[in-house]
This record gives sequence, structure tokens and C-alpha cells, in this order.
Amino acid sequence: MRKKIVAGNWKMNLTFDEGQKLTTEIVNMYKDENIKDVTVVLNPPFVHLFPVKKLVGDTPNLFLGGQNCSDKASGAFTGETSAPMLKSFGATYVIIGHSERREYFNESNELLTAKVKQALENGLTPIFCCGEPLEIREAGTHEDYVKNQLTESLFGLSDEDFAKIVIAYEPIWAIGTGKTASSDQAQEMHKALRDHLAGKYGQEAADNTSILYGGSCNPGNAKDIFSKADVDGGLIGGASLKSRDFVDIIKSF
Ligand SMILES: O=C(CO)COP(=O)(O)O
Repeated sequence: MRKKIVAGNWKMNLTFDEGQKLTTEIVNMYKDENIKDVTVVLNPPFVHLFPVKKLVGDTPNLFLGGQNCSDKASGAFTGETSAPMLKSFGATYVIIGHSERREYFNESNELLTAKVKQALENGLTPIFCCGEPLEIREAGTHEDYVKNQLTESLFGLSDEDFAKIVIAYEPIWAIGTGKTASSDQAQEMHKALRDHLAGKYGQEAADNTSILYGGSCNPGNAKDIFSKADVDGGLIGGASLKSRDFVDIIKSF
């Protein structure tokens, strides 16, 4: 059975003190409010990983992830952070292929394949992001566009490796815009992606793959979005920076 996952992507936000405060609040609410059956992943900027890990400790079902990793294991790549480093600092997940990385850092589907491999080789679970820009949605070719992102970056994986992947569908026009996809739009895409995965890896593997929705998810719309059959959770940006909102989203299942 696939996991329900809510992951918070802090992006490039929060100082040390702010990160500590947010994490402490989330950990306390998480424990006090008896949250069960949801895997929660905090994805802070790299410099926060170690102190955030200390606060999270071994809270059950509360995990840490990176927002990116290098496609190389080590070496002279100034400014980069490798998958083995993330693992050694307590991360177990890593976001790969976020649309902001694709757009501002020119990350191609091919490069993302190498990053996914690095993550898997080092025991990290990739949260692989996909999603279409507005013009593609308006042209009506969004399903093919997003399926192609999965085909090009993931379909070289073995069955065994594919079983470790989490997918996050994030329509670019819904990210940080306050304009979320409707729950029906999310369901339609998630179902199309699951069918696409089934075509390559079989129905059972597709049914076991968690597909998260991301894009202006908040406590007011999460329940509706998460109620859809093929939506297995969320990748949360802005609302993950507010402890009450983030925990309320987690509790929306
Ligand atoms: O990009 C996102 C998460 O990775 C979504 O961001 P927002 O929730 O701020 O729209």
C-alpha cells in the first residue's frame, strides 16, 4: 500500500533562529496532536539540516530531506552538496527536479536522471517533481508534457529502483501564486500519471507509488485535494513555513 506523505519545502527561506523555532513548533504539535499514519518530511536549506535533525530526533514518521543534490558523489564542484553528505547528516529524502531548479538552474531531464541515481545509490528516497507551465496547460498538452518528464528521467530505472521513487506533481502556474489546481484537475493528472507508470512498471508498482500534489496547497484546500483517489499527499511551499498551517495540512487526511 502506498504511503501518505506531506513534505514541506522551505525553499530559500529562514535564518538559523527562525528554522529552529519553526521546527520546535512542528515537532511539539506533531507529538501533542497525535498525528498518525502520515509520513512527514521537512526539506530545509542544506545549512539547516544538522540542527533541524537534532530537534526532530527520532520522532516517528518525521523525516528530513534535501531540496536538491549533486549528480556527482564528490569532488571539485564548488557550491554543490552530494547525496552521501545529505545521508550522513540525517536526511532520508531528497527533492529532485523542482520546477525552480529546472527553470533557474537549467536542470534537464537527463541531468535529473543522474541525480535520481545518485540519490538511490546513497539510500535517499527521491521526491521527483514534474509539472507543466501555464502555456502548456492552456494548449491542452499538459498530460503528454508531464508524462514525458517521467519517461525521460525515470523510465531507465530498474523495477527495484523505481519502487523507491515518490512523485510530486506541481503545476508551475499554481506554485506560489495562490492559484491552486482544482482537486479534479489534480486527480485527473495524478490518474494519468499513474496509468503511465503502470504502462511501464505494471499496475502493482504504479499503485504502490505515492504521487503528491504541490502548488498553493493550504489548510483550506488540502482536505479536498487529499480526498482524491490518486492524490497521496502534498509538497508544500509557503504554508510549510507556518507551523500551524503545515500541521493542519498534515491533519487534512
Ligand atoms: O513549490 C512548491 C513546493 O515544492 C509549492 O509552493 P507553494 O505551496 O508555495 O505554492
